[in-house]
Amino acid sequence: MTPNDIDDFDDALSLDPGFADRFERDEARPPCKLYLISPPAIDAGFAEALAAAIDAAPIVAAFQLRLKGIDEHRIAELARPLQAVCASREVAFIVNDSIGLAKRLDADGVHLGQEDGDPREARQVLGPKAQIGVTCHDSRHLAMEAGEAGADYVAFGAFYETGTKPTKHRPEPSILGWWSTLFELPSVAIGGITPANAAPLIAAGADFLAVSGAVWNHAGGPAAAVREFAALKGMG
Ligand SMILES: Cc1ncc(COP(=O)(O)OP(=O)(O)O)c(N)n1
Ligand SMILES: Cc1nc(C(=O)O)sc1CCOP(=O)(O)O
Ligand SMILES: [Mg+2]
Repeated sequence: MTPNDIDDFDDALSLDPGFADRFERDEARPPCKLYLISPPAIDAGFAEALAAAIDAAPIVAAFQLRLKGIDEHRIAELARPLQAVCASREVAFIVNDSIGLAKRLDADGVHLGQEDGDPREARQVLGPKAQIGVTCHDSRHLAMEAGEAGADYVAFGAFYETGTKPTKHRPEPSILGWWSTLFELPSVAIGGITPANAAPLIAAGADFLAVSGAVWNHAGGPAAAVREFAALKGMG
């Protein structure tokens, strides 16, 4: 089976859940990396957990500070030590939702939902080196729009049930294969991803797995979770 057969991917997967383990990810594409999303609430001690997660295996490419309903001044205070942890490990530090906060913190980038602002404005404010990500739910159209608007990655989700936030959209893994066969721009898969259910997303062509709960709530701690992700075929 080749990526050209990607439209059959979801059918094959539903008939045979072991199919993803045998499917060959497009070898021309770099291995899939982990994109850590912060827990919804953190305290000052979180820097240690973040460092442990990143140090567990060389697969963490990015960290997103996602703190909902918290005053931006407090987020800025919490961000500083986390930014230092990321910078010393060459992990991109991405701010969720706010172009202004990303600018204020001199973050490596910003993640924008469909209601969070325009990627073109983010580019103007943050400059050419900023990593700008856009939520595209289950929509090929939104992803192409984001690409045209200058996004650095497109995020599809939620692939699975998640307790981290209410979600309305449920893409099939094949959207990742469709995207990767047509476009160079990286894709991010998000939503309820765990080491146990990630295989189809990696096989289909996700460039990054964005994960929160499965890392921070892992019974063995965040480092154990990252090691489990690192052991999956196609991660690296
Ligand atoms: C990598 C990544 N993908 C999607 C989202 C979701 O963004 P959004 O739709 O704006 O929802 P909130 O996260 O703001 O609740 C994300 N944050 N990161
Ligand atoms: C922040 C977020 N956005 C989603 C989307 O579908 O756009 S799903 C999601 C939650 C990600 O956390 P977890 O790994 O715990 O499910
Ligand atoms: Mg948002």
